[in-house]
Amino acid sequence: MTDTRPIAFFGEVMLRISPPGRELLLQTNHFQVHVGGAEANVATGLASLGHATRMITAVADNPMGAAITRELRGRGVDTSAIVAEAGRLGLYFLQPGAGLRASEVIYDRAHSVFADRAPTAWDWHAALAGCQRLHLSGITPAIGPNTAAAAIAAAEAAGARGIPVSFDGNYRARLWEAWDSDPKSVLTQLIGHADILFGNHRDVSLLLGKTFSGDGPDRRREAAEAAFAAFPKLQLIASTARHVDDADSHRVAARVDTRRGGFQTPDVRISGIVDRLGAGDAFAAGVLHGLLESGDPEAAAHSGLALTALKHSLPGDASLFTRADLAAFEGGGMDVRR
Ligand SMILES: Nc1ncnc2c1ncn2[C@@H]1O[C@H](COP(=O)(O)OP(=O)(O)O)[C@@H](O)[C@H]1O
Ligand SMILES: O=C(O)C(=O)C[C@H](O)[C@H](O)COP(=O)(O)O
Repeated sequence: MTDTRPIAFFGEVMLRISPPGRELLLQTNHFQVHVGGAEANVATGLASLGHATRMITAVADNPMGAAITRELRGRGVDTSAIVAEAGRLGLYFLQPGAGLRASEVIYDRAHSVFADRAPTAWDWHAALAGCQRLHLSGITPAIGPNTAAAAIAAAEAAGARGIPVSFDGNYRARLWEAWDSDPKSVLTQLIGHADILFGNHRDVSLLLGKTFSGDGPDRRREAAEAAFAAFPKLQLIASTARHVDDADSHRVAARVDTRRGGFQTPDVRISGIVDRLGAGDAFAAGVLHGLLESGDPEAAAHSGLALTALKHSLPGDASLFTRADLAAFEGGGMDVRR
């Protein structure tokens, strides 16, 4: 039977501001606003598939913060562990790519309510009560020293309660480079608590200070084995393998490694990409969904691939797809459903 207890997510939720279509940020005189943030995206993806989720975050005590909480509640996420405090809300600007022009993200999140909150102010006991899992990402500890300490405290609080932790690498160079950070040390502490890691050979290289020279699936397997050896709690590593033809067309495969072996799906070609931000988060939601439903790593790779592929068709950061959408994708066929 599926576990109905909530999965908790700790991370910053922001407003994402982007130009319509393929305009440049400073060319447009219209902006589109979406609610974004890696952990909230995974929470939304899972809530849309009917799983119980709880967001732990801090937003500004103003109408923008209230709008974020309302939006997450509307998506079916439990917002009882969201605190609203005086200060500013984090923003980020996205200039979507087109053709051979890559997408660009500009963060405007320094000194947000979330970034500046004292690490000791979070109430992990209340926030984690009754949860089956805590999901974290490498973005939260990259924001600054307060959130790095808070992420470690969250993982420790989960560990002390026997709550498993999943961790998405989500390396964000621009955040780590903005302060006197030590990503290797912080990420090593966090991943030490995790049973599931969303990440690839690049994440493992950063953690272990070692490069993996092979190619394709072999390199991913070698990195996974090195990570399993270094992190005794780790049981499953999931990653996407993406070949970027241009901003509008990618080929994506899903891979899952366990201590027993690896499984990689064939590539799917995704053309006419509408919005690729949040595709990694949709993958994480799809994998967690597959694991919750069947516990089978291969099934999890397939549902991860399906959800990430579908996400590329949807504007905004989060996957809003239902079980019916997943079933229709897996059933193939592009005729109008009527
Ligand atoms: N410089 C880096 N150092 C360590 N890991 C990285 C680096 N760049 C990317 N990664 C990792 O590679 C993985 C895949 O990233 P990416 O190709 O952006 O896929 P997605 O957008 O689907 O998450 C992520 O887990 C990320 O943490
Ligand atoms: O960068 C951040 O801090 C964010 O949280 C913004 C976005 O929501 C995620 O970056 C999306 O992540 P991907 O699924 O890897 O595309």
